[in-house]
Amino acid sequence: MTGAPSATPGAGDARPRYRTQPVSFVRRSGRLAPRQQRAWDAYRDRYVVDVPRDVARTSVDPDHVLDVAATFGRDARLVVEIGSGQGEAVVAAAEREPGTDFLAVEVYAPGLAQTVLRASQRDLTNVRLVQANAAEVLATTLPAGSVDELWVFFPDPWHKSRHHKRRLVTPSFAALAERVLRAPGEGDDGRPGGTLRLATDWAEYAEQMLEVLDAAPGLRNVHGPGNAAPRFEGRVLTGFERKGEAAGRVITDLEYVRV
Ligand SMILES: C[S@@+](CC[C@H](N)C(=O)[O-])C[C@H]1O[C@@H](n2cnc3c(N)ncnc32)[C@H](O)[C@@H]1O
Repeated sequence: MTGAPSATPGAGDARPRYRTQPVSFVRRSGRLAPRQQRAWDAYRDRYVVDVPRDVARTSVDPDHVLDVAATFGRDARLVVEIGSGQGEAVVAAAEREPGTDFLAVEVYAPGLAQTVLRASQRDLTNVRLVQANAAEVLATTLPAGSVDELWVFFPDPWHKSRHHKRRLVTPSFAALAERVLRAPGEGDDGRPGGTLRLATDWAEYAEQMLEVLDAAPGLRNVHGPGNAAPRFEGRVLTGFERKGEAAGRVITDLEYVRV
């Protein structure tokens, strides 16, 4: 893996521009395998949401707000997965729950193409993908309160301490999660707020997640402060998790609700 966040033209602009902050990913080769390329060419228009860009290929124009109902052609529960990788979790969940809409946010082109391939093989109608930096999508693209569940499974741990600033789950991420998750209903509509689910195979990152998210005023740890959640049964075993287990790492799940 090589590369670094690009310099940000227009950094003096008053609009939020996340390229002024370290990003949680690096640019990797975007080469698609032949079957990924074929799926991408055939089904890109069906599954990939075109978002207007800002300064970089993975940035989004902060003035653009996604019309979620128009994107899926209906009003339904919305689950957003950040860093969906090869799409194993999001596609399995979408197949299992046809009444829910799933938006996968990922920067890595071969992962997106693999997700398109999986979704098209199952002829799914309730999955869409956005190729963008998730922090920006949470900050401006998704309408506030539009998300029923937000998933972050195995975000890059950035295990060297000099790279910790690149980690996705920080206090500013917590504020973005609070922004997009549905607030609890009031009065007769006393529905609980939206849910944030995370998983990691990096014990020290799990501690950081607990510390940061337990302190977030708009989130409540469903299992009590400092406590992990049982394994989320809606999360299929991905290749990434399998590798973590094979290396002897313990998997930690976390679950928060918007309050
Ligand atoms: C370690 S992988 C895990 C993938 C998948 N969730 C799984 O469990 O197999 C982390 C993924 O997050 C993506 N990612 C990292 N930072 C991101 C960001 N800011 N926006 C969107 N995707 C991001 C990476 O490209 C990578 O595919």
